Amino acid sequence: MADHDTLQRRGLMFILSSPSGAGKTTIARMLLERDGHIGLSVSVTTRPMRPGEVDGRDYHFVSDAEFDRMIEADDFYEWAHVFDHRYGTPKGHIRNALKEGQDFLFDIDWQGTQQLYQKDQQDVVRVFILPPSLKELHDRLRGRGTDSDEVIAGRMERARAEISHWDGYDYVVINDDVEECYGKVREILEAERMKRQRQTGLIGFVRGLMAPDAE
Ligand SMILES: Nc1nc2c(ncn2[C@@H]2O[C@H](COP(=O)(O)OP(=O)(O)O)[C@@H](O)[C@H]2O)c(=O)[nH]1
Ligand SMILES: Nc1ncnc2c1ncn2[C@@H]1O[C@H](COP(=O)(O)OP(=O)(O)O)[C@@H](O)[C@H]1O
Repeated sequence: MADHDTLQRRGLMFILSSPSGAGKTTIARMLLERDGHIGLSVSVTTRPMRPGEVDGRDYHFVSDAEFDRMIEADDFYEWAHVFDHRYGTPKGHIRNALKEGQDFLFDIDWQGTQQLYQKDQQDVVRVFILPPSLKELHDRLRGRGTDSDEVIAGRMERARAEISHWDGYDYVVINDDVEECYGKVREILEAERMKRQRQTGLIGFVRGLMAPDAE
């Protein structure tokens, strides 16, 4: 029989997806700064670096040849074509840290979400962020100031298709007011942690409470 009193829960794979510009990077950064316990899965991409991005912090920026090599070496949990580039979640150090109970945040699209969910349904939590309107989405993409008009037009064209995958998520949160959206995402994270704590660590505590000589 498993020793439930000392059983360590595995880390959560906490996924944030949204159409480009809806605010998932903003919410992810707030979670990383304010939660303090969750790590970030830094993806590998073949897309060019944007102004202000840092290699190794925002993404690992690699060439097509390097991405091919990583696929060959089975270095990815999942990877997908998004827009005109490839993006992938490297196994790297995350694999062992998850086993040891470290929670991780994944900023990945619906294709990656499906792949991770198929591999591990118990530890994956899927959150989809929606913009309040498509007009606001467009304004945010322009306001971010990181993409050309052509790139923005392409992302707007894809937005409807991406939104159509909202149904494949456990939670859907509208990002109108950023603090309110963050608050909801944070509550989801806490509730999912508690759910798993109930399945593992709390069992020992409850047994102690109920023991005949506990008073
Ligand atoms: N499947 C998959 N999608 C990813 C990964 N990393 C990023 N993405 C997605 O790729 C899309 C484009 O990301 P990015 O170029 O940073 O643009 P942004 O969404 O406008 O910030 C977003 O939907 C990301 O969630 C990954 O490792 N795997
Ligand atoms: N609730 C919000 N209200 C107004 N602007 C927002 C809100 N959330 C994010 N933004 C801004 O919108 C732009 C796109 O957000 P970002 O987090 O980069 O989106 P994504 O990662 O989904 O592409 C950024 O300039 C960000 O500061």
